[in-house]
Order: sequence, then C-alpha cells, then structure tokens
Amino acid sequence: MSSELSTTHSRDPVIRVTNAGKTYRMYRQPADRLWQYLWPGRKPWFQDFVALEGVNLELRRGEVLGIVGVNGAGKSTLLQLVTGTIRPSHGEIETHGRVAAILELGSGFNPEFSGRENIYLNAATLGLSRAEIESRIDSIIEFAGIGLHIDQPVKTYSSGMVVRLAFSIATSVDADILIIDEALSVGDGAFRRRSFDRIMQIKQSGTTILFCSHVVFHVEAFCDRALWLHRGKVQKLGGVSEVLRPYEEFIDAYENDVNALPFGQNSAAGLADDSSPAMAAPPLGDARILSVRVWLDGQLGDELHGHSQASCLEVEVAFASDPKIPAPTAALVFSSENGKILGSSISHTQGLVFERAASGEGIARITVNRIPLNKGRYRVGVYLFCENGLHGYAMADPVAHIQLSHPGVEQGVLLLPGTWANGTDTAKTAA
Ligand SMILES: Nc1ncnc2c1ncn2[C@@H]1O[C@H](COP(=O)(O)OP(=O)(O)OP(=O)(O)O)[C@@H](O)[C@H]1O
Repeated sequence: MSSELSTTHSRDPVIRVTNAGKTYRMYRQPADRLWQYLWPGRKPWFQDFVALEGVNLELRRGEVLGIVGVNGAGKSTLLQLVTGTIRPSHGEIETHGRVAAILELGSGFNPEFSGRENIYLNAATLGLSRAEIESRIDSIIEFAGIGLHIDQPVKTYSSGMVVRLAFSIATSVDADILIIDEALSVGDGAFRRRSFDRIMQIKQSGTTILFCSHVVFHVEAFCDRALWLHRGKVQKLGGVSEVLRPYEEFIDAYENDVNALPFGQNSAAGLADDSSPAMAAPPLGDARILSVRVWLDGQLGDELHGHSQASCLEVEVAFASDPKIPAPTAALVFSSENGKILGSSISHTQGLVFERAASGEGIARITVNRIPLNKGRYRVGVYLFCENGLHGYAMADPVAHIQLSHPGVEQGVLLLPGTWANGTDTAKTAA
C-alpha cells in the first residue's frame, strides 16, 4: 500500500481499488483450524466465504463517496481494506496520504493504556510528531468530552466513550483520507451535532472521505457519489441519486415495507424519539420536541377523519433548543400504515427560520390544504433537524393518524391534481 501524497498529482486518484476482494475461511469448529495447520495437504478443513469480490473504484482528492448496502453486504470489509486493517485476498488497494478511520469494529486502542496514552499512540501511528500531538491533545480531549476519564485505562470506558475518542483523534490529524463507518450516530445529541459539523468542515477542506451509513438521508446530504454493495459485489456506483433511488426501491421490497422508516432513519441513526409527552429543557447543543398538536378541519386529536383533496391539516410543533445553536428546522411526513413515506414537507427547503424565545423555545407550524392523498388511513409524523436540514435531533412519528374518504374509484395513494377537458376545447389539437 502506497502512502506518499506529495508524489501524487491532485488529479490522480487518492484511492484506487482494483479488482479487490476478500475471502474468509470459515471453520465449522475451532479444532478444524488446528487440523488445517497440522494437515494442510488433505481436504480443506474450511469453507471459503466471499465477503467482497471484484471491486473497482477510484476517488480523487476531495471526493466524498457514500457506501450503502444491507447488513453483511461488505461495506465494513471494504472500509477495512482501504484503511489497511485487513489485506485483500486478491486485487490491489492503493492509497495516497494519511488515512484516518473511525471504524465500527475495533478502535485500534490498547485497552490497558489510558485515553491520553492512546491518543499519543494513535496519532504517532498516523504520522504526527510529538510536538504536533502536544499542540492538539487538549482539543482532542475536549472534543471527545471524556473529562477526567482520559487518564483511566480505555478498558474502563463505555463503548460510546471509545468511539468518541476515536472520532476525535481521527478528525484531528489532518488526514488526507477519512474513513467513517456509521460513526455519526455516536453519543448524545450534542456530540452528534458537533461531529456532524466537524465532518462538514473536513469535507470542505478537501479531504477525501469514504462514508458508510444506513441512513440514506445522510449519504444524500454528504456525498458526491455513492456505491451500493450487495452480497460483496458492486451493485451500482455513480451519482448519489442514480444509486440511492434504486437502492431505496430495493430496500422497500427487501424489508417488505415493515421496517422502512422516514428519511431512512432509525433510532440508531441518532434521532431521539420524542413521541412521549413534554420533556425537560434540551441538553447543550441539542433540540427536543416538547409537544405536537394536530388538527384536521379544525378538529384537534390523534385519530382524525377527513376527505381527500378537501380537508385541511394543521400541525403545531412546540420545541426547545439550545439558544446557542441556530434554530432547528422541521419536517412533516405522511406515511402509509406500514411506514413507507408517501410525502414530506421540510421547512429548510422553504428557507424559513423559526423564531425562538431567549430560552431557545419556539413553535413551528405547518398547514396542508386539500390533502392530495387518496382514501385510506395515514400516519403523520414530525421531525426536528439542524439548521442545514442534515442532522436529526428528534422525531415524533406517528403523532396522529388520519383517515381520509373519497367517493371516486381512483387508484394509488396520490390523487393527481389533473383537470379533464374536451380535446376540442384546447388549441393543441389543432396544431
Ligand atoms: N473475520 C470474518 N470471518 C468470516 N466472515 C466475516 C468476517 N468478517 C466479516 N465477515 C462476513 O463478511 C460479510 C460482510 O461483512 P461486513 O461486515 O463487511 O458487512 P457490512 O455490509 O459492513 O454489514 P453491516 O451493515 O451489518 O455492518 C458478512 O457476511 C460477514 O459475516
């Protein structure tokens, strides 16, 4: 694996993966490993398992690639190959420059050493001099938010503390390539927000990023290109929407709609479920939903009845937020009963900034006139996001169900706002 950025022209690939793959040996029982070692000439005592096969990929400086795929698709394997923590069984992986990684599996820390000692070890392994480490160690410790625990052995840390420390180091070493495996859902709301902001800064500074997430929404917001892996093979590689649209369709079918959650998010994605009643003031750097009220044709409730293309829905979301961070944005989501998103409206897209009291509390309101859904029962949910509409703070979904009726025999979930006319009434037929 090459590692000199200085010799690399900026238009040359910073990461080049050529026909790379990883095959694991699967032993039926631990003793078979020993038999294989002692008796290699006989029939193999293992079965090959192909975790990754024939991956070709090139990334230039500053490119951000999102990697998606269902569990076991090979995402972490690819990230570990690029990081260099495992070697390919075939093909080549070439990287240029300093590679820092925040991997889901294994932080690379020595559990017997303190957090502080591990910072020195990790940063030195990544090529920082002692003076460079000393100039940044305070900010690394502060960002990780581990406090006095920093001088305790890492084996005493919670898993969240370990990942926070790994995140803080990896994002403080001026890496040329940053590899992020599902790390944006780590920690509490305030840490998640700060890590989001930091990754955005790193992206803007021109670092090449490989970003793996189950949160399709994050990939859409962050990445220039996307790679969809399935059963160890590249299913699609290309522009973000070119890859994510068919991936989402696949996921819908794959999960048979049962687990599909709004914005591709789930609790692991870091959205706090605020469907419970009003909560205390939010922690620093965070925002919370305090209460949600839903009206249909002026009637308040959580089981509401109305008419397709006629009823008016109003939703009011009271929120609390840290007044030191920008005001949150809000989203309203209509879903089917099995959780498939049918439509959404996002305040960020409309450029509205919600007014807040000095305490950080505010109220977001939305009105949907003449609901364009066909007859049926639907879920109404609300979400709070950061000011960029990227990082999710909180969700309450469903907050209400609406049952719509319609006399027509139209099919599908949407009632198209079309108007039929006589062909002879329009000038077009004459042309
Ligand atoms: N050391 C190993 N030995 C045997 N099989 C392995 C090993 N590591 C990974 N695998 C297998 O390789 C496949 C790909 O795993 P990988 O962790 O890359 O998937 P993933 O897409 O990251 O999944 P997830 O979303 O669940 O993290 C899986 O079937 C996994 O069980």
